[in-house]
Amino acid sequence: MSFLHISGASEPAPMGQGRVGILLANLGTPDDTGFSGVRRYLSEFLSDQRVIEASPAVWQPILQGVVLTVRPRKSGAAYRRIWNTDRNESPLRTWTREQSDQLAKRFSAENISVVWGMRYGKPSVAQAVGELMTAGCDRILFMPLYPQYSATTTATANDQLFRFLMKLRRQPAVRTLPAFADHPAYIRALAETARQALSSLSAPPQMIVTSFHGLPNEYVAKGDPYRQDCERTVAALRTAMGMTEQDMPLTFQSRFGPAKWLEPYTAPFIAGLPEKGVKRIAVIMPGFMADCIETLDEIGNEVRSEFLAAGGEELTLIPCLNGSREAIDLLETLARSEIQGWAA
Ligand SMILES: C=CC1=C(C)c2cc3[nH]c(cc4nc(cc5[nH]c(cc1n2)c(C)c5CCC(=O)O)C(CCC(=O)O)=C4C)c(C)c3C=C
Ligand SMILES: [Fe+2]
Ligand SMILES: [Fe+2]
Repeated sequence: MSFLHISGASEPAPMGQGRVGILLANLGTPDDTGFSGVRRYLSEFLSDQRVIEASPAVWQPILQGVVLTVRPRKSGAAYRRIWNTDRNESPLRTWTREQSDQLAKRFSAENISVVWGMRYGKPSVAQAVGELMTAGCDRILFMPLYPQYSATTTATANDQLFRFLMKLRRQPAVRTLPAFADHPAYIRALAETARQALSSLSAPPQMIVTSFHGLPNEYVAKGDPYRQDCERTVAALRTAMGMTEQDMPLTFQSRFGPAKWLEPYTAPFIAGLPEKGVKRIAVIMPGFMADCIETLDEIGNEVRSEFLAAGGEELTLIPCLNGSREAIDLLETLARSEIQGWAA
């Protein structure tokens, strides 16, 4: 007997006993920094029609012919600058695994398994669900690690889960974690992380710039609630930290391609601050649950050098929640709330 239509699947531990499993899902990242590793990752990512909505007949020739011949070299160099050389892996992978391992400790006494998977690349969502089922979990909480909802992130992660479930004869019950843009536990974790990062400075920064991953305006116009979610996060964080719109502005980074994306764009916004007399700033990137190429390289290297070249004096990069106690407290709070009725 097999619980899968697909061949080669291992036999599961007994299901049907109500065992709960938790799957942390993040974006994905290349396996190495070489041209072909980065190309493989970008090809899978940028072929997702949730991410690039243009017709594949138009987009695929551009992607395969232009983007994937140029971009892997540039992105590979950026990944090399931020690579976790101790483990020979991308920071996004290190932190996602760490979050999963730490969360697993919080649930071990309750016989609840915690695993992690990636929307693109390895370990895949399918592998992670398979792991939980093999351990006998028939109730799965799927947690896309995106505080703000976007079809390009949350929905495509959920799609990937359900695509796998479509192949199963015997499916587990599943719940998916909603976005948590202004959940008090999330805002508390952000505020505490910011306070810790700023506590060692000789003087407080003049401004804390918030920077979220951008999104094409067109997607928002079609109904993606991402911008509103980012605004809710920033409003709640300002309140928690006693700050205003002026000293905690909202910006969007990581624009890709020629279309108009959400504004203001982080890089020119920050490069324009020194001429207004703002020379010591901190940057917080609340949309990223883990440090990655976008936070460590785009902001930590590229935007920092533009700011310094424009006359800026100090840019403090506030780390993402990563493997901090605050991060794990947040994940535990969210998970416990979602598994109510499944586990005590
Ligand atoms: C049209 C292109 C892209 C959309 C839309 C998009 C949305 C989006 N992405 C994240 C989170 C992350 N993106 C990351 C990297 C990354 N993003 C794009 C493009 C789009 N993202 C590219 C091409 C890349 C690869 C890096 C590069 O070549 O510049 C990452 C980091 C991955 C890592 O390995 O470190 C994250 C995280 C969100 C939250 C989002 C929509 C809101
Ligand atoms: Fe992205
Ligand atoms: Fe980027």
